[in-house]
Amino acid sequence: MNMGLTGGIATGKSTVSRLLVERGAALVDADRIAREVVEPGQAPLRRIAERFGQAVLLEDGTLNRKRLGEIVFSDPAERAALEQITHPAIRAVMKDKMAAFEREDPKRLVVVDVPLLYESGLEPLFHRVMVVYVPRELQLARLMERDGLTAEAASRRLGAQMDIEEKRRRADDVIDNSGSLEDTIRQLDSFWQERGLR
Ligand SMILES: CC(C)(COP(=O)(O)OP(=O)(O)OC[C@H]1O[C@@H](n2cnc3c(N)ncnc32)[C@H](O)[C@@H]1O)[C@@H](O)C(=O)NCCC(=O)NCCS
Ligand SMILES: Nc1ncnc2c1ncn2[C@@H]1O[C@H](COP(=O)(O)OP(=O)(O)OP(=O)(O)O)[C@@H](O)[C@H]1O
Repeated sequence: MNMGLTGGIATGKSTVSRLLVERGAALVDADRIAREVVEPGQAPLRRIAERFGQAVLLEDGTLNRKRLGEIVFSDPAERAALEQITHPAIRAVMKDKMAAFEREDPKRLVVVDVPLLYESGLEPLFHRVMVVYVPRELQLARLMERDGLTAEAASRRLGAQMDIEEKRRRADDVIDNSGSLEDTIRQLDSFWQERGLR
């Protein structure tokens, strides 16, 4: 069985995916794939430099993520241009990795952490979708704290994504990560048992 894992930025997807892996799940991480497809030598990085200019590269030829983030999170058209370059490559690698895990052990839960699952309409790829939820104010506070962003910059990133309440409504399973880590662990243990996973 596979399961899409999503939520908003900084709601706790990495935290939850780590807990699922500890219980035996296999993990495919779209954020990580997104980094791999823009490594030097990969076609998407070349196309990004052509579209956004050499200023989005660092001296060693790697992507200046901070600079590109400032551009795309303040302008939806620029963001769409970046997604047009990177998303097809991310999706292809993601599907390959999922298929490889499913072939290897069809009974194992394959968790696919995809921040933009709903925004990109990827529900049909998954048997079920789990949303990691925290209320918007807490999401903003954790994002500012973790990434050292101002309230304004953090709000802009939230504004680039579907509202977390809407994601919660669409989910098959919801993990509420607004309490303590122990609280979240309890919810995952129930999920694991109810679904008879091993
Ligand atoms: C713009 C980039 C360079 C900024 O890099 P940075 O290191 O600051 O952020 P990082 O990649 O760790 O992403 C952090 C979070 O931002 C959010 N985010 C990233 N890209 C987007 C996007 N296009 N739209 C909305 N939210 C996004 C996600 O919640 C993600 O988990 C980078 O996010 C990127 O290449 N984005 C395009 C690819 C993509 O869509 N990735 C996310 C889904 S797979
Ligand atoms: N239950 C919790 N209590 C307190 N802090 C938490 C809890 N869960 C996660 N955090 C913190 O909140 C921040 C965001 O969590 P995490 O990095 O797991 O989110 P994410 O959804 O994977 O983020 P991104 O969308 O950027 O990949 C981190 O700094 C993490 O340590």
